[in-house]
Amino acid sequence: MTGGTRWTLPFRDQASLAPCREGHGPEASLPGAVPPEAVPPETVPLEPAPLEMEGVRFAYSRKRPLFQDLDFTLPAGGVVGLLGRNGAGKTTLLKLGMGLLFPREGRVSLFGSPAGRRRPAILSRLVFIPEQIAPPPVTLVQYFHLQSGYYPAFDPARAETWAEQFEIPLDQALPSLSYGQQKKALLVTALACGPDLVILDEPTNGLDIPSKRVFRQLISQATQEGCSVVVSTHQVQDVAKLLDHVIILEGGKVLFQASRRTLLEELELRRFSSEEEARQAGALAWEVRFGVPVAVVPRDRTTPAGEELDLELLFHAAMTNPEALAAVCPGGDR
Ligand SMILES: Nc1ncnc2c1ncn2[C@@H]1O[C@H](COP(=O)(O)OP(=O)(O)OP(=O)(O)O)[C@@H](O)[C@H]1O
Repeated sequence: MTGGTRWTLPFRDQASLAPCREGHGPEASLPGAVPPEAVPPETVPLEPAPLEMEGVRFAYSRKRPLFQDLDFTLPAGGVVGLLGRNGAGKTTLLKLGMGLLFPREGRVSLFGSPAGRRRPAILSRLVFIPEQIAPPPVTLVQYFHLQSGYYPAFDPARAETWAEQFEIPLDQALPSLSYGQQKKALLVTALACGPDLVILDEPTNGLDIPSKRVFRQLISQATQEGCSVVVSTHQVQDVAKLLDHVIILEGGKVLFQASRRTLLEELELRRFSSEEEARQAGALAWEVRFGVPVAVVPRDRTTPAGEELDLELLFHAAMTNPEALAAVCPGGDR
């Protein structure tokens, strides 16, 4: 190999995050339990995807449709990073998913139920924190109390512990807190609701460095408890270590998607002595860092995996070289 140092992707192990499903968890091996292989596959109840869209057409104005025929499935469990350029439609997609906007055509479902119906039983399973927030004029403790009315699983003790970890005052009116404190207040409240699905739009905007760490710990804990999380963000470095799946939206469609495992298996980041050398190694995207060309390349399986791949270069590869990227990550786990 002529290239220099190599990186592996910074993701966690997907398998450790998969929630146990009926018939496949530890209970399946208890005395008297039916062994999984004895259960005909058609009788195993399958939980519908947390969020699913099929053939969605949506436009804010007749002249410029945003989504023409969008198919989108949010994988259950773990953290999904939803990436896309400014105006690609990430926020719109999330609002469609929550039934806050309605498609002109197509189907949008939340846990198998039409999103537009906004059934209370479904809404009590999800929380959403938008990028622009406007908390009500109450203290955090009062806000906990308000939310517990909508979310039967709300856990006030956890909420208070997490508020302490984030150093948010419990007795100050939410609108008088700083923007970062407000975001953290909404986050701890959301996670204490015991949701099955957490939808976050630019969650780390306004968070200081220690808070970003606490944020990652809380999200990680939620996914270990079986929660599905979708994070729409441009701050990819803040969430890179959390992501189990990446979805890139472009031109009104899912341009690319892959699990961390696929990315780990198929791609790596390498330093080269020249851009020409990077090109010859099949670079899908590259940039010069501290004077050294760094490129995303198909993984060379004859050598040990090296350092981490950053999502900015992966995004760049998807934007500039989508066909070559799709050829390396076939099907993109779609
Ligand atoms: N209420 C609205 N009325 C008309 N057009 C809108 C409205 N909201 C969004 N748009 C347009 O829809 C497109 C997608 O917007 P959206 O906010 O979903 O993108 P985004 O991917 O979240 O962008 P960003 O990364 O900048 O937050 C943009 O062109 C935007 O101008």
